[in-house]
Amino acid sequence: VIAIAWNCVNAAHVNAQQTATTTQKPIALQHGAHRIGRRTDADMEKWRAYGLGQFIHWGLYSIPAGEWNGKQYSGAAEWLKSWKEVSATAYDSLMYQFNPTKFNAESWAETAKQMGVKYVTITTKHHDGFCLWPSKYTNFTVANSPYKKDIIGPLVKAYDKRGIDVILYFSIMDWHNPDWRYDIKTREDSIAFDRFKQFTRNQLLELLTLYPTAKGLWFDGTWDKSWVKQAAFADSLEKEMRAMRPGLIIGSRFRADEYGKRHFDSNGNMMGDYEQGWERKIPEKIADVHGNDWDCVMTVPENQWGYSKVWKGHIKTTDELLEMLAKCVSLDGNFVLNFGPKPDGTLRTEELDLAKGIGEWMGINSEAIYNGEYAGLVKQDWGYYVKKTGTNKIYMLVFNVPVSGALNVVLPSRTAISKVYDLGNPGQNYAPEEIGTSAYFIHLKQQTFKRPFVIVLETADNSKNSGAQYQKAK
Ligand SMILES: C[C@@H]1O/C(=N\OC(=O)Nc2ccccc2)[C@@H](O)[C@H](O)[C@@H]1O
Repeated sequence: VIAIAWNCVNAAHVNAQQTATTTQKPIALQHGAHRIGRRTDADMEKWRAYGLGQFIHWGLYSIPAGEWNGKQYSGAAEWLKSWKEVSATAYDSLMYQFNPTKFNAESWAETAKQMGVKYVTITTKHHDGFCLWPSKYTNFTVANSPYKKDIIGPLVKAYDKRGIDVILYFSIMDWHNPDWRYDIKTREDSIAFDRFKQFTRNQLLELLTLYPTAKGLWFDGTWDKSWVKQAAFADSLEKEMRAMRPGLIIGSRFRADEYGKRHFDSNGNMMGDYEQGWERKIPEKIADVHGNDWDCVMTVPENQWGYSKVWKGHIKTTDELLEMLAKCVSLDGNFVLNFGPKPDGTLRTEELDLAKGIGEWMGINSEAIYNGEYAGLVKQDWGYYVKKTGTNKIYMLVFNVPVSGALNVVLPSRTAISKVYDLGNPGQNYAPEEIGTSAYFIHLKQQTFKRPFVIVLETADNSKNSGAQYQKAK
């Protein structure tokens, strides 16, 4: 009964999205969304269960790290080449300085393993066009740097070995390729961009061929008119990639429909397999995610993805990042934390410290994150509910303890609690005080907690017996 109730809640979300479009007559689309609602195959179910991921932004931009001729660039370090003070040729010659002698794929993957991530998204080529793999379609790759060797292959191997799935980040926009255009205005633009489209297709098929275990592609740099006008080409390329790699996971940012609509097509249906709009922001409520899969990608400082010498503004703490993780999982999403490795191939200390802090918490509480989903319960003052997929277990991820020390719990009607315990201290059982129909107070045994903690509610359907499980309110 509970499972059915929950599925009805979820289905309602998908239908809500469709009803939003069924009020007006749907537009016939050749290149819109090819599926309505979530993918139900095993590959996507595994992706849905990840909970926690790692993003890695690494490339030539990591060398100047946001500084050029002694001046600090105010934008994101990986956008340095777009700064008017930086000449393209001077930037591109950074290739001859790329020599990460301390790069060790095993050590990055081990850090990620200890942190508890289940997937990693790695930049193969960012907007600057420099390829971290020896692509045969351009000279602007690691092969022509002092380092010479492939970076992507060893990373895929090291992460796969630890059971961490790899997603390849790929920027369509490529500032190095002379055939890139921001818009197609002239016949010359069109001829050049046709060459660019073939180059892009060649590189993507090359990546899928060289790294067959990659589970998906995280596309970026797809907002300019030139690419937005390529609905038919991008649609056929997506079909070709999916045919080449059944189960491949591609987000909503890859292609636009024939009316230029991105992320959601002209009928309001999501493009691709999960929503990629949550970049450095998190949805507030379940209605915001429209029943779709999604991931939130997050920087440690305000907005730096590549390594930056200067981290301006607020630097997020372990507890802040844990709360973002909890919020994402409680709303059916994954939380992906970014790392910007240094030019020598080592990870920066602040990021290693965060990986350690998050890993320590995950070591105790990952049961509440992996295979976690929306519990059908709204956010509470004390924190977030997460339901374990396919079970009757609900987790309370507690970030704010009330002065009363009593956590208020209201469950769907006719849901009783059969067992309550502290995930970090299973011997610590609680006897909730029933204060109403399916409403309880859980009286905590202590007032101060150094880290967020998790209480497990094993729920049961008590529509059969009317007797209360615990003492009535006095
Ligand atoms: C992950 C980030 O992705 C980017 N850009 O993201 C977006 O464009 N995000 C976006 C744009 C419009 C709506 C929502 C998100 C890149 O430019 C940046 O360097 C980094 O790689």
